[in-house]
Amino acid sequence: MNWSVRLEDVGHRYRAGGPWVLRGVDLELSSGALLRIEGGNGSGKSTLLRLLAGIDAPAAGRLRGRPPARGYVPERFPAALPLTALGYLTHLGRVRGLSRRAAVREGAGWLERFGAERYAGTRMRELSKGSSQKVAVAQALMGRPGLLVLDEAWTGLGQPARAVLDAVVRERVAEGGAVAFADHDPARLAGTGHATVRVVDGRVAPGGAGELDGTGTPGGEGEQDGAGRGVRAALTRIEALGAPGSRMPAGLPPNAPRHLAPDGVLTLTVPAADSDTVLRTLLAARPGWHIRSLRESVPHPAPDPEDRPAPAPRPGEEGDAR
Ligand SMILES: Nc1ncnc2c1ncn2[C@@H]1O[C@H](COP(=O)(O)OP(=O)(O)OP(=O)(O)O)[C@@H](O)[C@H]1O
Repeated sequence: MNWSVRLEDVGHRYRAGGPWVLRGVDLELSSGALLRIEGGNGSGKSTLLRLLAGIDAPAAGRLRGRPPARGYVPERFPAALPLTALGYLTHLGRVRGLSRRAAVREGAGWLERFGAERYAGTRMRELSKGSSQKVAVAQALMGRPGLLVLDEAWTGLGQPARAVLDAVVRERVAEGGAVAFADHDPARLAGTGHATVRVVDGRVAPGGAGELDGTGTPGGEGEQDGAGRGVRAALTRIEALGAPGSRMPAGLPPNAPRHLAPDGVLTLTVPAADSDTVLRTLLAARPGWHIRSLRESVPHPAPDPEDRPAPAPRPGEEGDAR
């Protein structure tokens, strides 16, 4: 089933009158897409992931089109639950609509894959940090949800389990699921062709493009090779200044709307996923271009009357593991 979750002009703050953590976020994530969310400490990555997962409802704007089944690994997993590891996974599987038998089978399967099968009967509060994190990941995978949201899910896992999670993420995307993740390791899932967005000052910008310094040099860390499949973070409108009489630079995306004024001001609108490539093209051109501004916008699709905002699930539902 193909779907797209769309954030339209979304803002979030944790209490009325409090500071906005996110403002004016336009983002689209479709089935089959892999999205990395970057940003400094406290920038709002977890907040954005919680909105995507449906743990919190946005305080402003619209969030539409989420698939009904969503798995979420929170940054901090409440390990002191009064259930065994397999009992907890079975419970989550039942919440996601599996029969008891199927839930036990799948839960045991995930524990085995992550190397924690011997702890199936261990109470959650008695698990080590690493084993507890394996259960945290497994609960999100129960029922193979269409949307998987991973907030630092690799943290606390040993190397073998990290590799398993990498493989599982690739499988979910290949199967048509979508995965959004944040992770401290900039090389996490490198080479998967994922898109990247960066949270800066409460805004969400295509990865790297939000980090132009005064010289117009992209300074983004992390992976820049993402093709952005299935992620329509925005269109990016680039304004660049060349020498008067400059020609249109070669190598720009063929269908991107563009205008070059006689005074050397070039305006260009490109898919956000292409913006890094276009910026590099402009900066590498001889004579070079000075990047004057970048602005993001999302072309909103026509509203679908069937597609109303989903209410936030009650605690205990849909991967809410708080
Ligand atoms: N439940 C909450 N109540 C009030 N403020 C919150 C809450 N959760 C987060 N915040 C605030 O929202 C801002 C963004 O927090 P968030 O956890 O989303 O950032 P982050 O980028 O994930 O940070 P980190 O990289 O440190 O995990 C911070 O200022 C944080 O203090």
